[in-house]
Amino acid sequence: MDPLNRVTVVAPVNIAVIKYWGKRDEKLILPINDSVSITLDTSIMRAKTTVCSQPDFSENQLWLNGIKTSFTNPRLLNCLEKIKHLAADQQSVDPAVLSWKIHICSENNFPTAAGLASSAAGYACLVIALAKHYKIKTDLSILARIGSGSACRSVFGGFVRWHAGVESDGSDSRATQIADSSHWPEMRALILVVSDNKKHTSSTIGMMNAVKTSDLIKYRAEYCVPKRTDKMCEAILKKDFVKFAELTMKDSNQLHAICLDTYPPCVYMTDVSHKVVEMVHAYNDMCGEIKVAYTFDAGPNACLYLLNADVPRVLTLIKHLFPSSSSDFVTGLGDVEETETEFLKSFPIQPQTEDVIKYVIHTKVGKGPEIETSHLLNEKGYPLNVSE
Ligand SMILES: Nc1ncnc2c1ncn2[C@@H]1O[C@H](COP(=O)(O)OP(=O)(O)OP(=O)(O)O)[C@@H](O)[C@H]1O
Ligand SMILES: C[C@@](O)(CCOP(=O)(O)OP(=O)(O)O)CC(=O)O
Repeated sequence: MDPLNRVTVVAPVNIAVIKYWGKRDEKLILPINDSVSITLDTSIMRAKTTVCSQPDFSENQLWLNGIKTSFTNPRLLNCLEKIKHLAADQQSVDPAVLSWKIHICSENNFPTAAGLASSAAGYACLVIALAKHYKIKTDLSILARIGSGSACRSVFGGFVRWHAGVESDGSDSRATQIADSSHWPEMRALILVVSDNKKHTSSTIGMMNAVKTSDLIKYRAEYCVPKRTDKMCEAILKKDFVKFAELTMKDSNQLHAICLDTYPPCVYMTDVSHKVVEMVHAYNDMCGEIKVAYTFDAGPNACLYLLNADVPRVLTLIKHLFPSSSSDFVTGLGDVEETETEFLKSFPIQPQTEDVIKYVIHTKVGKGPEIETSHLLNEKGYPLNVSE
């Protein structure tokens, strides 16, 4: 047993195939529609968080990606307060422990706030570590949701559904697993990073403006998503890739249509993003069947879902259309060369200028959060790697 009772957790990102966009309650983070996502492998993209509390700590402290960060973020404070209340109610730890200050150190091994779901991995990681530290028993997806909506889905591995719920206290707004990570082992994701800069309008602000000003968003939540979500769950359970891919692309397109219907419009996709869309449709047409799906969150980066067997060809196509000067253009599970490149000659899209796609993360479905024994805080409760 660790004398400091340090707890370290790693948690995954998830990329939605039916998107969450719009809240009915800003404080409790309650969505206007259900959403469905795939949890990605933590061996490739993950948040890692260590927490510990001690009687002699003078203040709550947070280090994020090696930098001391103010402990004033209302969502962070909300999560901590909620967890301590539960611990007091459940009498899960000595009451004195609840008065001790806490140290939290977290790092993401991929860009933060760049539309790559860092808040999902980050808050799932944080609440799981805190829940374990204070020994509480509760629905962790509900706690993670209070940090960032999409985080509630990162609490599970595999294929996950976030049920919007109807209760005003959020007690039924929680995630459940549709199928675990072993269900569809051929499923792969290629994340095409067009930009890893901080995005101009956060998801939180973008969706708040959409709820205020878009008429389309009401139609989407009421008529489109309920049908689509059921069909998506069915496609996943049946491993029907064609249906899965079609629903994924249509839902991403609808999200970005709503972003344009927002006043003033919220433009996340760029010319490069649209070129990726064109590439996917042209490739599917060439194959005579849907082989690849794209989906875009609140940023220009594409996430392509496809099956293992199609990865070599699709990577070859991406490298042909989006030439790169980088020697490690494809990261994660790495590059897979296709030997037959004849199809490139008749492909209807011309290669773009060099380096418009910065790099590609090749990854797969993952098992979900895990406890780790290598901590980010030392025996005194301070970060191992930090700059003030
Ligand atoms: N490891 C972490 N621990 C705690 N908080 C984190 C962590 N990573 C990210 N966050 C919080 O999430 C914020 C980023 O969320 P934001 O929604 O802007 O970006 P994103 O999650 O990368 O993009 P998106 O949700 O659109 O995919 C950070 O500013 C920080 O407050
Ligand atoms: C486009 C999305 O990625 C939006 C994610 O929004 P966030 O979960 O980041 O928003 P907050 O709840 O305000 O923190 C779609 C999705 O993941 O479903």
